[in-house]
This record gives sequence, C-alpha cells and structure tokens, in this order.
Amino acid sequence: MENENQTPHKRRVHYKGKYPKKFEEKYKELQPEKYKDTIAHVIQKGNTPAGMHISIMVKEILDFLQIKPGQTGFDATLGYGGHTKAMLEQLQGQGHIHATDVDPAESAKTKKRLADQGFGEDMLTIHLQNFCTIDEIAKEVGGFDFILADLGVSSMQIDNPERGFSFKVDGPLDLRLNQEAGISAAERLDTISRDELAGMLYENSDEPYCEELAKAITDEIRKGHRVDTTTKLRRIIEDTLDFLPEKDKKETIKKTCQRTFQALRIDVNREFEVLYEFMEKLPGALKPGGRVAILTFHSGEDKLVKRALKEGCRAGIYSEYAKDVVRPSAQECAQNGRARSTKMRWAVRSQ
Ligand SMILES: C[S@@+](CC[C@H](N)C(=O)[O-])C[C@H]1O[C@@H](n2cnc3c(N)ncnc32)[C@H](O)[C@@H]1O
Repeated sequence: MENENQTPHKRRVHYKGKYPKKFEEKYKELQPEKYKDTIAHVIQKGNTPAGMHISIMVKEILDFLQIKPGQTGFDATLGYGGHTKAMLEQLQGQGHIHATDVDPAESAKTKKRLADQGFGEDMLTIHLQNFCTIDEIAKEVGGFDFILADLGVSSMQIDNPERGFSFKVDGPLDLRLNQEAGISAAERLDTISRDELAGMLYENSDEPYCEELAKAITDEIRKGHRVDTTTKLRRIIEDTLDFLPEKDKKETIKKTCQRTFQALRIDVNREFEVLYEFMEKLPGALKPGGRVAILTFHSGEDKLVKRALKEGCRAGIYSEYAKDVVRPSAQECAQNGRARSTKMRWAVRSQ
C-alpha cells in the first residue's frame, strides 16, 4: 500500500548542456564536405566547426592581390587551405601555387582535401617547409606574382588538446607547430632561468606580470614539479594573480593566460626569427610588380612587418605599402571571433 504522506516524486530538471547531444553531431563537423548544412549552421552561430579553419579577410586579400590566370603564387601558411583554394580559383586552371606549412599532420589532410576538390599537383605544390625558406622555392620557380602569409596558428591546431595551444582544455604543454621537431614548451621551461622567462614574457607578449609569473613558474620547477600540462600552467597563473580585486580577476587571468601561452608559442617556434628572415627574403622572391599581403595577429608581428615594408619602400624596393592596417569588417568579426585581432598589411614590389 502506498504511504499517503510520502512527498510526491519530483522530476529532476533536465540539464541542457552546451555539448552536442550526440557525438554524431561533432563527427558531422569533422566531415565538412559531406554535411554542408550542419557546417553552415555552426558557422552562422559564430563558431568554428571542429577540424576546420575559417579563412580571414578573403575578399580583401583577393581584391588586393589581383590574381590573374597564368600567374605563380606563394601561400606561406597553408593551414586548412581556405586562402589557397580561393587563390587557386582566381587562376582559373592556369598557373601554379606553391604553399608551405611546418605542420605535417594538418598539411597531409589539407593536401588530400584540396586534391579531392580538383586542386592536385598540377596546380598546387605543398612543401613541408618553414616559410623562411621562400628564397629556395622562389629560385626554383623564377619568383612569384603574388604572396600571402596568414601568420600564427589554425583553429585545428588550437582546438586539438594534444597540441597544447589552448589554456581552456587540459593537454600536454607542447605548443610546437611541428611536433616532430624541436622541443616542447614544457621542456623549454624545465631549464629556463627566472630572468630569461620574465624577459620572454615581456618581449613576446608585453606581459605586465612577467616578473611575478616567472618567479612562480621557476619556483614550482625548482621544487621538482614539472609544468608540463596546460592546466598546471593555468593554475600557476590563477594562483599568482589571486591578489587581484575580485571585479578584475577573471578577465585579467584570461588575458594573462592568452599572453603567456602566446609568449611560449613564439619562443618554441622561433616565430620572430623566422618572420624576420621571411621579410628579409620577400623582395627577392617577388617578381617586379608582384604583390604581397600579410595577416598578423598581435602587435609584435605587426610592428616587425610594418618596419620591414616601410624600410623596403624607403629603399625603393616596394613602390607602395600599407601605412595603415586594413581590418576585417565588423560583420566578419561578429561571425568569426578569431578575426577580431587581425591586421592586414600589403606592399607592391617596384617594377
Ligand atoms: C592561421 S593558419 C593559416 C590558415 C590558412 N590561411 C587557411 O585559410 O586555412 C597558419 C598556418 O601557418 C603555419 N605556420 C606558422 N608558422 C609557419 C612557418 N614559419 N612556416 C610554415 N608554416 C607556418 C601553421 O602551422 C598554420 O597551419
């Protein structure tokens, strides 16, 4: 018999999590060619579908580069191949693009994806090389009519926890663009001195708490606790900045995490050194009248690019260059949050 005094059973409120209800949905995002509607829906909501990268400022780049059938181009940063494909389409089946990337895993996927879409080796040569070797490729092919560099990392790299680029998910503190070469960020931290780390955080990311963070990180390592995961590094940052007033804490910690991870990424990939080398070799790689567009994502990169183009123009190597940066439209920034920090600079090689 039922007890009449028993409180009636209350239905638990269903928790509507943000993750897709079925893995099937995420797997659809990983096959963009097959599930175009799902992908369009994710993009329309302002997100980047898993395993994909949304190319930035495509229209502005094409408008500037003025690509014509029969020309030869160079894409320094293949990534997902979105810009490469847009530039290949401008060639209308005549001409060739050489593209570089240092990421063996993503380059292989992009090569297959583009070949499946009709852009095979007759039109596109993918070199698993650093873009600072542009001079070697330019020498082989006789120079380029147009060059694009879309610096930094792709969404596929950021979103893969195994790569260690994001402080938002747990993973090994790696941060290498090519995991088959060099040393990881964790290994770099193993032996770094407090002063060198403070300098790295300041030089690479203008980190205002560089001294405090360098002390906290190197103290932890000296105690025998390796900082070898993204979570461990994030926790040290959170503890170090715990003194901040409650109202600023969350936002400052987020920005400090972004700057710290960026500084380490720049260091392990020698990003300023290779960009400097690329900018030095650029005039020699462009044909007379050739055009170059460069997308940068932080002030260190932009300053370096701006200075090189300005000095090149002063020396008569470039006939024109972008004194003011070109920014993505408000609409593009709203649709793709990763476009917000983008700055485009360009130059035209003298005749
Ligand atoms: C922002 S993504 C490029 C996205 C691409 N434009 C697209 O539309 O899909 C940058 C890419 O450049 C590569 N990269 C970064 N530095 C490089 C370097 N020094 N040499 C060659 N590739 C590099 C990264 O591995 C990454 O795949």
